Formats: sequence, structure tokens, C-alpha cells
Amino acid sequence: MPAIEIEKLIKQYKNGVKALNGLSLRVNSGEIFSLLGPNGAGKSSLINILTTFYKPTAGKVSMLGRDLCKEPAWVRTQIACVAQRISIDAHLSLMENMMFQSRLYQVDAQVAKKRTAALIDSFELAGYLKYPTASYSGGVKRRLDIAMNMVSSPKILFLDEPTVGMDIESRQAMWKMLLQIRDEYGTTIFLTTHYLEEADQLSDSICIMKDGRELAQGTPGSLRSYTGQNMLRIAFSSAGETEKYKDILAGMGHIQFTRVRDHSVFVGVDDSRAAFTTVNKWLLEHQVGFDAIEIVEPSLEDVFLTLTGSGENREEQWLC
Ligand SMILES: Nc1ncnc2c1ncn2[C@@H]1O[C@H](COP(=O)(O)OP(=O)(O)OP(=O)(O)O)[C@@H](O)[C@H]1O
Repeated sequence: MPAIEIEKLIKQYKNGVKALNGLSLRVNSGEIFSLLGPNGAGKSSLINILTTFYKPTAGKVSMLGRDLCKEPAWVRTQIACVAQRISIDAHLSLMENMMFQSRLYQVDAQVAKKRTAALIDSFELAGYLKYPTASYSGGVKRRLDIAMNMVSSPKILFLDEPTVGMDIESRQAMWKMLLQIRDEYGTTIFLTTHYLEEADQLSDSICIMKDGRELAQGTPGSLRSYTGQNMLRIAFSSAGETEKYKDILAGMGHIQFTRVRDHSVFVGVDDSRAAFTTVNKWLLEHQVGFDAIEIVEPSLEDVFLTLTGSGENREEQWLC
């Protein structure tokens, strides 16, 4: 049974804006699912519907096998939602915050005690017990916020940009925590992120959406090969050279678009071998000094930019 199944979902606000415009997607039980999309794509509108804050205008949403519109109260008992704004009470201790949350979800006191102890242990929070929560770093506060939301043993955990603004160390601690939640607790994780590398490394499944619809869904690997397009990477020794040759390369045969990253020009091509030959020949003939030229697989970021930047309405695609 899928954790979430959405068919042709529409959300039209009173001002006439259609934030969701026929969205369909599926989240499998026990997976980490990432929702990606540019600003205004409809991600928050979708999360607000799935967490029962908003009612959809039309379409079907099944959560854990039940109809969301018919049984929102039941759905609420099965999910937890960690918003971007941290919800811990800085006047309460770590333990008091956990206990407060358990009472909110009407978890039996004995059960709550056991769960809290296990969560503190799992997520390495014991070292912070004796300090006031107000003194915690942003990363630890967020970990505590998530641990609190696990007290009710949710089947699905929603996280809105869980690592936004974090340094790399805190981000890695968060990734570890999310993997543990999936593996030790079997919880399905539904998250939004703007970090494509994070989605790539962490997710079992990704949906890229724009204008209220899904553009593509699948595993990170299947999405990377989604465009069916290899790329050329040509590395130069300086940023100036890279910028200069980006524009020249853009005008050559077989080349669809160019992008610059880390002193390299990444070139989208329709035929990687033919493009390799053309570009290589041109660089040698014009005695252009370059550090490397190679055929590479597109990154998730390349796929994201190609899909969301195209402005085309693609047909629905299911890649799993
Ligand atoms: N309550 C609302 N009333 C009217 N329009 C809204 C409302 N909430 C969102 N919208 C509009 O719906 C569209 C989708 O917005 P939404 O916030 O769902 O996108 P998003 O992908 O979460 O964007 P972001 O990444 O910027 O948060 C936008 O055009 C937005 O202005």
C-alpha cells in the first residue's frame, strides 16, 4: 500500500490562483520522498493539503489507504509535520518539551516515557539534557523538534526544508537522523528542499514539480537519465576563459545549451560523441588551452534546470 497516492489534484484559491493544477504522484511506504520545484510551484499548497490544513478543490488523495477528504481527523493521528519555524518552547527543558508534545498527541504517559528515552538515545540528545533548550544551537533545536514530532510514532513525517540555513556538519547530522527515522522507525518521510544535492543523496524517490503539476518522478538515478541526454564538460583554467568559451560553444552544432559551474562549461548535447568530436576539433584548431574535455552524466541539478527552465508542459512521467 502506498503511503500517499494523489490523482489529478487541484487547489484553486479564492483569488483565482490555481496553485495545484492536476498534480498526480505516489509516495511509497517507508521511503524518503523529496518534493522539488521552483518558487511558486505549489509545494506549500500541497503540504498544507496533505497535513489537512487546506481542503483541495478537486482530485483524489489517499493516505495510508484512506480518503483524506473523508477522514481528515484519522489522517491527523497518523502524521506529524515539522515546519520551518522551530516549535520548541525555550522556557521548557528538553524532557518537558518531549512530554508536552506527547500530551498534545494524547500518548499514554508510560508509553511516552519509553519512546522519549528511545528517541533521546537514537538521536544522541542525552548530552544536552542538562542544558537549557534556549542555549541549543539551531541544528540541535531542529533535531529536538523532529524528535518531539516522533513521540506520537507517526506513519508519515512531513518536513519543510529541514536543513535550510544549516552548516555542513549540522546538515550531515540531520541526514543521519532522517535515515535513522526511515530505517529504525519505518516512518515515511516527505520533505521539501531547495538543495538538489541533498535530495540526490538522501531520497529514495523525488518529484520535480512546476506550475502545480509534476514534471517527473522517480529515483534519483532514473531522474538523472530522464532527459536521455549526456553532457560534455570542458574545464578551463580560469573563470574568465570559462565565460568566454561558454558563448562560443553555445553557437556550435549538436549543442542545445551551455551552463557554467566550477571553471567548467557544461554543454547539453543531442549526440554526445558527435559533439565531443566537433568541440574537441574546434578547440585544437583554435589552439584553445583547456584542462579537460569529457562526456558526463547530467547531475540532478542539470535535470532540474532543464525541466523547470524549459517552460514546456511535459506529459506525465512515471519512472520507477
Ligand atoms: N493562501 C493563498 N491564497 C492565494 N494564493 C496563494 C495562497 N498560497 C499560495 N498562493 C499562490 O499559489 C501559488 C503556489 O504557491 P506555493 O506557496 O504553494 O508554492 P511553493 O512551491 O511552496 O513556493 P515557495 O518555494 O516560494 O514557498 C503561488 O502563485 C502563490 O502566490
